[in-house]
Amino acid sequence: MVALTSLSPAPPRPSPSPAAPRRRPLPPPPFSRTYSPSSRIRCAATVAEDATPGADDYHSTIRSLNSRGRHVPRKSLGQNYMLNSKVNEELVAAAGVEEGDVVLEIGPGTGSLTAALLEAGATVFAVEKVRNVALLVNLHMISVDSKNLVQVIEEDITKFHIRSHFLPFMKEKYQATQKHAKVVSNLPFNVSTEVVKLLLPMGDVFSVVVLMLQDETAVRLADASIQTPEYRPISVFVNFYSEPEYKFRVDRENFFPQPKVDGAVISFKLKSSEEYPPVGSPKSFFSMVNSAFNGKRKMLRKSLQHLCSSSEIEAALHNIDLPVTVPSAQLPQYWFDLLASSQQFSFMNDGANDFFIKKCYTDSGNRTSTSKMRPVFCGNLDYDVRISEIERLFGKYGRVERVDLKTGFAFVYMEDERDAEDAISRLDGIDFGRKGRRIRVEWTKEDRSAGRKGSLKRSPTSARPTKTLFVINFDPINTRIRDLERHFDKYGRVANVRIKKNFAFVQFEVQEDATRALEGTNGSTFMDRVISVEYALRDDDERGERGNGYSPDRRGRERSPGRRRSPSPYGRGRERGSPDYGRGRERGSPDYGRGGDRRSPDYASNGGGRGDERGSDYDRERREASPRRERHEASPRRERREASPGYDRPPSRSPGRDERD
Ligand SMILES: C[S@@+](CC[C@H](N)C(=O)[O-])C[C@H]1O[C@@H](n2cnc3c(N)ncnc32)[C@H](O)[C@@H]1O
Repeated sequence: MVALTSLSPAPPRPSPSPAAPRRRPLPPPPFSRTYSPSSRIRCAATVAEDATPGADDYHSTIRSLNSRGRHVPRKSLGQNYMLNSKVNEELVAAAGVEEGDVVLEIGPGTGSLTAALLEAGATVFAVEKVRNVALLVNLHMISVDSKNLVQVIEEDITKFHIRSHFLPFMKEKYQATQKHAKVVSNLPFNVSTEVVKLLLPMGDVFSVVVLMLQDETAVRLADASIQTPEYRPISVFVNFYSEPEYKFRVDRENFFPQPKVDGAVISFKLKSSEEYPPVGSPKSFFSMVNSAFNGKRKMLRKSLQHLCSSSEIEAALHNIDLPVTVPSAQLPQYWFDLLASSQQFSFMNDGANDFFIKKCYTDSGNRTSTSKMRPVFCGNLDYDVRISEIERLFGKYGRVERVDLKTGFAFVYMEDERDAEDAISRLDGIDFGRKGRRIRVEWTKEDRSAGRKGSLKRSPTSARPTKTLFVINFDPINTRIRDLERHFDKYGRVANVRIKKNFAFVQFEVQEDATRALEGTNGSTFMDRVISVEYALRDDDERGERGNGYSPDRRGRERSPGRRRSPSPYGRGRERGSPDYGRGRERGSPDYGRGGDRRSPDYASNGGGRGDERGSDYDRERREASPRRERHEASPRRERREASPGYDRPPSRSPGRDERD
């Protein structure tokens, strides 16, 4: 950050410019009583008029302005003209303008900056809103632009379609080269924000945008960090699309007429679209960010509820492990980066979400607390229960950090362990929810994340690496083969994808690609779900050859009614659109490894919540793949299931998952 004190004019007394011969001081301009003459500096506009070195800037500017009748600068048009040619030169230098560059100038006014750009070797496309002023600058250019390098368009920049009008000009000048243009402007202050919003997402057209703005605005755009009150929606926008840099301050005395505020030059180095997650449109991005900011004191859920439903937001927050109670104001910048990639919260998709999650995990310190917390298990919930309802229930006993809602059960993270104890003792066994189900509330057996880590048996990397990956927890209703293909083929050629109810096999042609895909996709978000990926026990193409139960007729048998009545609770639950979790004591829900002892679910041994979902057809298929295991190693879990009366319930027990969601 440079304070350009050297550019501040001397006190209002005539002093000779080093390059200019002494001239008589000028009378104050007729149209500005507040103006005090600046130092004698050579106005670039005068370069256009004559080659007289040292022509007086002040004089020449006024002459320029009045050359086509008396010109009264209008505040509403931000007509504060630059008197100091050095400032113009610095503006040009800040953009690194060099021979052959194409520059878009907004509001050329007297043409002083235009001439400086020409001197630096640029071709200039100038957009001026006011007809007389546009004519004026054209007139000036006649004498200075012998090579016809300047084009002046009479147009309001906020309404100007840059792509249709400027791009052809740029292409013609650059011909086959892939160069980007630049923007340099002493901008009317009143259109600053609009222009910034218009130009910054155009990283494909411009490499750099250098603007003279009101000093306060420039500081805010360049320096705002999330902790400061300066942090506004526009700050998010600016940092999303560019790297801003405050260049130097320009005292108000350098302008004519003198504004009430100082100016400053800021440069925005534009990012290319590969440098940020895909954005629906800058407009929708900005409206999303605005919404979040408007509700700074509200929870994010509330601030954005006009954009999408609460449950979508809750699901989104849940998916990224943020508490539903997170206030908009506390969200770090990358949250907005994420929002940018969404159109109505479809941001849970692939790249953008990965980007966000990565940032979340690496940048954010405040999320770690919840992961260390020991959650309370809450089972036998209605399938359509809402996170907010659970929060309210537990909130009576202390602050709820987060509710991790699964289907029919939840893990509740409370800030204080004593509050959690309290909640357990008060809530266990009470009737809750619309159907008045008796809920089960108890400590989880052990830390879920530790359980996951410790679960070597299930660790995807501990299995024998195969070319085929086993994928679960995707949306079984809407996921199609090509969706999975698209999600996985970034890592190599996909030979085959098979979807079987709620799990799938993705086979790669090359094993190494499968490994890379596993590393890249396990835990990634795919069509709004965080999927689990691990190696299949064996490759798809080994199955038929070995006659080991993966042959088509075997699969056919799986679909037979007899198979459907298998004791696998998960598979059946899904078929009925209603998984079995937390079905409760009444029905002796077997799936939590409780046996008869009312212990919390055995998620630690099967990968947390996901593991429950994994106790499914896939388990069966995996078991079937190994006849020995099938016959002789019936797991205790399976026995428990078989012992359970809970799976003989009628299919209409509860609404399907999607209806609930
Ligand atoms: C701050 S003056 C700068 C003039 C000149 N470049 C200079 O440095 O002295 C802003 C110029 O922008 C023009 N202007 C104002 N609003 C505009 C708009 N929406 N689109 C294009 N030009 C505009 C004004 O007429 C004025 O000439």
